[in-house]
Amino acid sequence: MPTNPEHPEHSALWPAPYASGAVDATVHVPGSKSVTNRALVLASLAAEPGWLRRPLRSRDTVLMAGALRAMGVGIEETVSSMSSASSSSSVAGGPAASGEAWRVIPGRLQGPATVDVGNAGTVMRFLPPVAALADGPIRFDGDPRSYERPLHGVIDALRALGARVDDEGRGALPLTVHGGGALEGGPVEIDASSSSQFVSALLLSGPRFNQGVEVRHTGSTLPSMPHIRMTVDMLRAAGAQVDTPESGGEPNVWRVTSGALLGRDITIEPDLSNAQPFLAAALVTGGKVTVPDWPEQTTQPGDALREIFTTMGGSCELTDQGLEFTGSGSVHGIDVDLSEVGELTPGIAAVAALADSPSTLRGVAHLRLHETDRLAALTKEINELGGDVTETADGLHIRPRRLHGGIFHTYDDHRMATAGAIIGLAVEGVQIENVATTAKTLPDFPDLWAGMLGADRP
Ligand SMILES: O=C(O)C1=C[C@@H](OP(=O)(O)O)[C@@H](O)[C@H](O)C1
Ligand SMILES: C=C(OP(=O)(O)O)C(=O)O
Repeated sequence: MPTNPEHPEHSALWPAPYASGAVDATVHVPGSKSVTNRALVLASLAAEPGWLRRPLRSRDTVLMAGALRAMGVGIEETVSSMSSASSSSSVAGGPAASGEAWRVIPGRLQGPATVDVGNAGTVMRFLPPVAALADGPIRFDGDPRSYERPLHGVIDALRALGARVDDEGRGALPLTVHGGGALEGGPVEIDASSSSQFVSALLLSGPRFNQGVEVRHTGSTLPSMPHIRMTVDMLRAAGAQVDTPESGGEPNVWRVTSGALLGRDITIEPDLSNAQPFLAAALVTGGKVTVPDWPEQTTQPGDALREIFTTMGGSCELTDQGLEFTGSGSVHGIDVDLSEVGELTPGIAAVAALADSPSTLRGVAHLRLHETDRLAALTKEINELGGDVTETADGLHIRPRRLHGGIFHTYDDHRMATAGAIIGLAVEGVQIENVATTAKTLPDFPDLWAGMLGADRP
């Protein structure tokens, strides 16, 4: 069963807005967590200063920035005002945040320092290799759930590459990396079947290892391939030489050559996985939602929503205004392998619970080790509202049934909260426990949701 800390601040209930009609809105979705946190790491390891424009500011990215600052990196915040867009339908968010930027000034990495990883997979996996390059001890700690999330791939690999890691035999957090100011690097084998972030973590710091790094994945499955492609693309854009299976290399082997990284001026794409609840709103209410700045080319897994939500009954078009997603009034079930796009599972499960036919979601056993056990949490919470969901070895069977109101628990999982909000659009009386947990990647969620529904219109 997922853990559910009973802190008082977690007990607040948020009445999920019920949509009495079709939504019609433009939603400005804040920047991508995955791109922002990679960009912060790469900029911190670069040989010269760089800029991140429109970075996501959320718990996960603020923790990442704080950790890098603690290790000696300069990260300055700048905000400049920009004009606001308008539209006859609801406009949620607005581009005011687009004037925000972080200037990153790389410095000598050094300890002693303490890093709070919260429950951010990107922080707990991407930073131990950075710490191995620092001079002095870097202590890593985080939320109770962070102790349960897999980290062995990073710990074992760092040791094999020459780092000293003291985890008191846990193979998990909390731990201390005793940085020696440099790391030898070279070839290493890991089993990344529990998280693609093991591979990304080693590749991101690889250019700064004396011999670079060659990562060989030995497990039978590897989730979230688009996130590994995102790592490779961003490394290459920063001037690194990366050989991959897709560029003619061996299967399951990635090689990063040692070398200096460029300081870049990068504009962060909107978080397409966080666009999911808004697109889902168009789908389940038979309405229309436009997400501006949807990239034409991207490695973000959320781009797969165009196809997945079209199969489930909507249609979409990429225009000059952004991605225009339109619901048809019908929602269909889907049989889909989500191993590449696992973080989309909670939102797809929520839509599937409202569909006119059953769904099978496959390839996502590793979600049991995400923010919470997402397969158990989705099953329990949808069933408590009258649903009929069963767990399989690697996913969920969802047979839609008429749902009723009730409390939807979130287990400190941002995507559980947004999944509950999707259901609440179509089912009266759903109350989300601890909607504030969306701050992990989307602190503005309740306001954006209200804005989408026109609640902020006079
Ligand atoms: O590298 C990244 O930015 C991510 C990789 C994926 O992790 P897993 O491979 O552990 O699922 C994804 O689920 C997570 O939300 C973000
Ligand atoms: C799995 C997720 O996050 P993390 O980066 O903490 O792994 C997620 O955002 O769905």
